[in-house]
Amino acid sequence: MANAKELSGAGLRGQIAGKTALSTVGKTGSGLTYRGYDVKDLAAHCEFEEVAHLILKGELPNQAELAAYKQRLKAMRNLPQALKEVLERIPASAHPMDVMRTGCSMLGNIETEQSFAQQHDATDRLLAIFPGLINYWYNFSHNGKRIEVETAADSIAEQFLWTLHGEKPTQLHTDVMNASLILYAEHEFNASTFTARVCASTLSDMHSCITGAIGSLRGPLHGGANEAAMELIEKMDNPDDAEAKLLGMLERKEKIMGFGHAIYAESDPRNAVIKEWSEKLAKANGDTSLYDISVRCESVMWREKKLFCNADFFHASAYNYMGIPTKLFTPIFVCSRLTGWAAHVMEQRADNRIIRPSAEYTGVEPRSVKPIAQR
Ligand SMILES: CC(=O)SCCNC(=O)CCNC(=O)[C@H](O)C(C)(C)COP(=O)(O)OP(=O)(O)OC[C@H]1O[C@@H](n2cnc3c(N)ncnc32)[C@H](O)[C@@H]1OP(=O)(O)O
Ligand SMILES: O=C([O-])CC(=O)C(=O)O
Repeated sequence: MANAKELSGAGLRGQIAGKTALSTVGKTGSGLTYRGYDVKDLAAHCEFEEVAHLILKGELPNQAELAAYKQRLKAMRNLPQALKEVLERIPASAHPMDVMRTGCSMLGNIETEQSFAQQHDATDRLLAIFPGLINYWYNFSHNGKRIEVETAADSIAEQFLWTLHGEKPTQLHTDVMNASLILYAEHEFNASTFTARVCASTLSDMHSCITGAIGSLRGPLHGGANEAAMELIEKMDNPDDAEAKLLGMLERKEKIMGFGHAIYAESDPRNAVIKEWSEKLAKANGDTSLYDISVRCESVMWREKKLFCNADFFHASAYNYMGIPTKLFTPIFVCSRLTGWAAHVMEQRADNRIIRPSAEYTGVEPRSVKPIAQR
C-alpha cells in the first residue's frame, strides 16, 4: 500500500470541508473509487454513460437502463438557434474553455433550471450538448463550417470525435475517448468541484454552478495541465532532448505541468490506464516518438524529484495521436467532469449549509479616516 501524503499548510490542504458519498481519492495512498468501484475496474469494463449513471443516479445501470439513458441523451443534442448565434460571434482566437463557460452560461439563460426538481434534466442536457457545442464553435470559427450536431453517434465519446472531425471515429479512438471520460469523471473536493459546491451552497442554479466550475478547471494547475503538458512535449525532439530540457527546467525551478498532485503521494491511478492507451495509439499510428518522449519525462521526474505523472500527462500524447487540437484538451475534461460536478451540486443541495469559512486577518490595525485634504 502506498504511503498517504502528509496534508497540511495553505490551500485548505487536509481540512475536511464537507461530506461526500461519491468518491474516495488516495484513501489507500494511491486509489480512486467512484461510489465504491475502483476507477481502473470501471475504465476496463464500462462505457462512460454507465459511469455517468453511477455517479449521478447512484448505481451502475442494467442493460435496459443503459439503453434508455443513452437514448435520452442522444435525443438532447440539438443546439438552440440562440446558442448557435452566440457561438458564431466568439472569435477563433478565444480559448475553448472560455467558449465552454459562455456556452454553459448562455444555456442557463434560455433553458433556465426553474427548480431543483429539474436538476437531472439540466445535467443530462449539458451532458448531451457539450461535445457538439464546443465542436460547433471550433468548426465554425476555424473552418467556416456550420456542422450538424445531431449525429448518429452512439455515445458521448463517439459524439465528441464525430462532431470534431466530421466522421465516425475508429473503434480504437472511441475506446480511448471512453476510457478518458471515465478517468476524468469525478475526483472528490478538487478545486473545480469545490467551486461548484460553494456556488450550490448559496442555492444557486445548476448552470451557474457548472459555469463557475469550468472557470476553475481552466487553470494550468488543474485541468489546463493537459494542454500545458502537450505544449511542453511538442518542443522536445527525442527522449535525450526531453531529459536535457527537463533538467534545465528543474534547475531553474520551473513547474512541470502534468506532474505532482495535491492528494496522491506516489502515483495517480489514472496515469497507468491512459499511459497504456497512449502506447496503443502510438503503435497504431506507426510513430511512437511522442510516447517515448513522455516515458522519458516520467522517469526523469521520478528519478530527480520523486514527482509522478498525474492524470493529465499521458492524456496529452493520447489526445494528440487522435488528431485532437491541443486547445480542445481541457474542454474534453469538462464533458466528463460535468458528471462529478453535478452530482456534488445535488449532494450539497440535499444537505446544505452555506459554505462560508473564516480568514486570518493580516492587514493594518484599526485607524480613522483623515479628511481628504489632509491625506
Ligand atoms: C487533473 C488535475 O487537476 S491533476 C493536477 C494538474 N496540475 C498540474 O499538473 C500542475 C503541476 N503540478 C502542480 O503544480 C502541483 O503538483 C499541484 C498543484 C498539482 C499540487 O500542488 P501542491 O499540493 O501544492 O504540491 P506539493 O505540496 O506536493 O508540492 C511539493 C513541492 O513539489 C513541488 N512541485 C509539485 N509539483 C511540481 C511540478 N509539477 N513541477 C515542479 N515542482 C513541483 C512544489 O513546488 C513544492 O516545492 P516547494 O516545497 O519547494 O514549494
Ligand atoms: O483532485 C485534484 O486536486 C485534482 C485532480 O486530480 C482532479 O480534479 O481530477
